[in-house]
Amino acid sequence: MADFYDEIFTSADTLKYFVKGEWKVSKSGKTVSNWNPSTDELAYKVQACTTSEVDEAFESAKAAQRSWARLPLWKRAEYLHKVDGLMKVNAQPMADCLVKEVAKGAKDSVTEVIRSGDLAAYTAEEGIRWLGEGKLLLSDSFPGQERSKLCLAQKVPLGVVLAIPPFNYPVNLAISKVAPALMAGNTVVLKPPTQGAAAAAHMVQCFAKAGLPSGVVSYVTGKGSEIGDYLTTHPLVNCVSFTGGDTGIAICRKSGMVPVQMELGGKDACIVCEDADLDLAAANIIKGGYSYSGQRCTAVKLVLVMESVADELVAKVKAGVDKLSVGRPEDNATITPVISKSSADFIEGLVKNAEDKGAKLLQAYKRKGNLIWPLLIDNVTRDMRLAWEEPFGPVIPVVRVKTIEEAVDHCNANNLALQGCVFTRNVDAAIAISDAMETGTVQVNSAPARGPDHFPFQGFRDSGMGSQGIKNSLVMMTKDKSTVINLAKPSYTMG
Ligand SMILES: NC(=O)c1ccc[n+]([C@@H]2O[C@H](COP(=O)([O-])OP(=O)(O)OC[C@H]3O[C@@H](n4cnc5c(N)ncnc54)[C@H](O)[C@@H]3O)[C@@H](O)[C@H]2O)c1
Repeated sequence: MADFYDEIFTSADTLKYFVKGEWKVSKSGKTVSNWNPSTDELAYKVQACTTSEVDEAFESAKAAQRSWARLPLWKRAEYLHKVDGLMKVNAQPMADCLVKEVAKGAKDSVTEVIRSGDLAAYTAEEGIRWLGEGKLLLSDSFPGQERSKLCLAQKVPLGVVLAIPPFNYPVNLAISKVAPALMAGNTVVLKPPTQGAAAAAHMVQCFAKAGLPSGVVSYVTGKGSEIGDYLTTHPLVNCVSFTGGDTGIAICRKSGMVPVQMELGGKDACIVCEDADLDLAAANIIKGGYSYSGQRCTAVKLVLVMESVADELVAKVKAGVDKLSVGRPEDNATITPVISKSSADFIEGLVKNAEDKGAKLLQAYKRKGNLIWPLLIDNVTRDMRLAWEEPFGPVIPVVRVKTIEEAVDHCNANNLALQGCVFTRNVDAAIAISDAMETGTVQVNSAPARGPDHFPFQGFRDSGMGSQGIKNSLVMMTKDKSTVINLAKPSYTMG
């Protein structure tokens, strides 16, 4: 019996693209390679789709959308439940791709796939409940009106959603767009990140094998820098859901009159107050800052600690950092090679800039290829790039502050404002600090985190636009539609 994933490959390492319910080879005759960040060897090749193949994906998505939207809600939910089941049964090959193409630890890779199946199932349930309820509005609540107009409001789909996820969660951040879009009655064109495209293709195969009608989901590949603009400005796009870096800001400027959902970079700050449980804070800084080598939008990327407790906190974090495992994703090391040479060079530049300006490196700087050993950098000051920029690597800067106001000012002065956290034993202080931090989410006594996936998730300023989280994505991927019944004469119930 053919393997579940056989048809997505043209050869052992080359993937096809997916359009009109079929896996195909591009007529361009070209592929785009992605590289194993651990070995610098070829990981996979994906099709370099042509603009007419992109057109075909959008046209088939548009053609399929009406009949998809006319399926009963419970049937759309049934498809998503099927996808959940298929992802779980066929999780391992998808997880293996994550290890190979984005250097994610083997266990965490399986967790990403399972969590993504769960997300599809939860979306089905949330969608059934929420989309299944409309509103009835009565005209006589507005001054001067009688009850002669009944407004029936419901949620209807936007049309074709373009989904663009980043490399660090190419399955989870793909399905967090695809599942709500489909549940709400939209069709989807998915453009995966090049690093992560193989795992995303495996996920798409689960949608294909669930029996989705032709055109409901397409998967097109190619260099973002080459087909990106063509995709995001395509006349058949009705919504862009993007997660990634500053590219998102440029997409917003170009995308015209379609709703955009943007989840962009973060400089997630951890404020540590004088009364904090320092063991708890240190444990969260280590786990929250260094897991997957800090390549998480919600990784702790800056510690702002009160001077009076800074020595003690720094010693505790340093002790933990010194024990972190460094090595191969296959061995579940916490610190694995970062995604690319250019990313490693960028991180190195931030470290050198801080060192040159007098910051104190608490471990020797060490790098081999894309592997950067974890670093805690103390006495970082506001004139250093590390105080403001997102390393997306295993490097955490510590800024010592004299007052909590200074810490909050630092957070609010940054254009990045995704998440943050505060450690204190005083609930009043926690609420006051959270209220003062102008950032999408503030965690109290825990590291920043995106999940659970049904919580609202949003960034302020340059960190994003719109809000994700399962319910919010359903909201975002629908629009209101009303039908007003005008009665010949007012009617009031029950006398
Ligand atoms: N806020 C969040 O929820 C969240 C979650 C994860 C990652 N991120 C952010 O993502 C960044 C890291 O991911 P990345 O390096 O993959 O980001 P990236 O911006 O380089 O790429 C994201 C996606 O955009 C595509 N792309 C590139 N150029 C394009 C163009 N011109 N038009 C359309 N698409 C284009 C890429 O191929 C990829 O699929 C970090 O800044 C991180 O903080 C944010």
